[in-house]
Amino acid sequence: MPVWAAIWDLQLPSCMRGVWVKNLLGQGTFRSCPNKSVCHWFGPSMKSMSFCVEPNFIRQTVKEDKVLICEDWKENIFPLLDSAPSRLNPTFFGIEQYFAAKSLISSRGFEIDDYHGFGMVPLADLFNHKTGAEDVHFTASSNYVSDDDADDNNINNDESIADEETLAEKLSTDTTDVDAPQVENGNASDTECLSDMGDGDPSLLEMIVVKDVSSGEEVFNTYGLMGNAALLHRYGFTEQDNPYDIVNIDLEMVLQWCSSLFTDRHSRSRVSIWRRLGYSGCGDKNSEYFEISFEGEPQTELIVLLYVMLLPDNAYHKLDLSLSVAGSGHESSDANLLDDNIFAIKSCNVSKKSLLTKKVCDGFLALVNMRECLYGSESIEDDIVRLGNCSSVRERKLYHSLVLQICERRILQRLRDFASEPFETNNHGSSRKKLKKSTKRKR
Ligand SMILES: C[S@@+](CC[C@H](N)C(=O)[O-])C[C@H]1O[C@@H](n2cnc3c(N)ncnc32)[C@H](O)[C@@H]1O
Repeated sequence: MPVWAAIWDLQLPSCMRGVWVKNLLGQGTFRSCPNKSVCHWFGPSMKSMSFCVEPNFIRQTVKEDKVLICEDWKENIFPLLDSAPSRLNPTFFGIEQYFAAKSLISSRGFEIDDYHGFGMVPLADLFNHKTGAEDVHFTASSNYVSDDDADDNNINNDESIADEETLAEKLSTDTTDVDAPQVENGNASDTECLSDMGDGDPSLLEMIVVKDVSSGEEVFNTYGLMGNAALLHRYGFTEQDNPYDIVNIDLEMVLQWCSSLFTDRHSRSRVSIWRRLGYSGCGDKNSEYFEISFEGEPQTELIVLLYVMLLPDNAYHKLDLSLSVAGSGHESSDANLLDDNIFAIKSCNVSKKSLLTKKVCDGFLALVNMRECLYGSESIEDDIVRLGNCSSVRERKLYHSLVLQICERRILQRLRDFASEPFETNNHGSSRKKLKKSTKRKR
């Protein structure tokens, strides 16, 4: 193990240390899982791959991270400094140095698979990121198919591959046909089939040039498909026009909005029935939130929540009764008691737009205003002017926080447009019939 690896190993939290050593087995070769690992990144069409590099992007606030990193430092590094005689120079092993090291590792490390966990991948961290337009792709070179990969029909599609068809061509089912990276003078032109080197060997990592790259041009890889907040949090940069960007609206904010219209008791009972219907937000119970997509579409769970919060009392009581009857194990005597729209949404029979009554749309507009307030008194136009005057090199932090903010505000604007579109008429009485007629009217 190289010395630098040993040093990092010392500094890594206990959960990462074993993985680190395992990942550096062999002569710089990155080992893929010898037994049944399921690749969560590549889809069934890519199931010959047992190895993948997948940056991990979980929603964690910087604040929470700092607390965790502090705990790691206290647990793993501080005792080494404190124990006499210590050969470690405290100047290099303080909390600030630990933060810096941890940032470097986490912005350059990958979550490989369940078996390997996190690790550093030599050379693979060389490339900068571009969403949905990578030039190089990393994968295993083997035609090895784990039992799990072969059997599992539930693994995700590989959304990270920019040009799936090109890649599929390069990676036809028999990997002996794999075109290896062919880069000469910067152009993917000449043939040098590297796959001969490790054909069938699940331990080799292949870098595949999926697009021709001209000499002198920057070569990009895709770290994953994530929004700007996740990119900024994990890697320290953002992208303008990132189609995977999202905005979060906290459940707490939705409750605040509801409490401004109704009693707290009303809010609590409506959230409770929404949960009994099987809905929840993202995140955990302590910080539940909803996502608004790049196109400005709120996630279904939020639409249903607003709809339930705004149900008239009689419809709410019917729904409550139906759920209680269903919960007691008795057949509901009257299936129509369940609110037809929610029922239809759950069984994917109708578009979620059918829940967008005028009241629900107004609710979204109010939420957009509340969310917008978080950006302070300056308008998005002010932000755009500031961005224009800001250097992405000299004022990196300001630049990326402005891009994040502007992109989020644009999404909120699209949510505003979404909520201002024509909506379904619905008076909760004979909603299914109304849905069939699909009565629409302009606001
Ligand atoms: C895996 S490294 C990529 C190689 C990198 N240039 C380096 O310094 O090692 C990831 C880091 O590169 C930078 N980076 C990658 N893609 C970028 C992009 N599209 N725009 C700005 N910075 C980027 C970020 O600082 C990120 O944390």
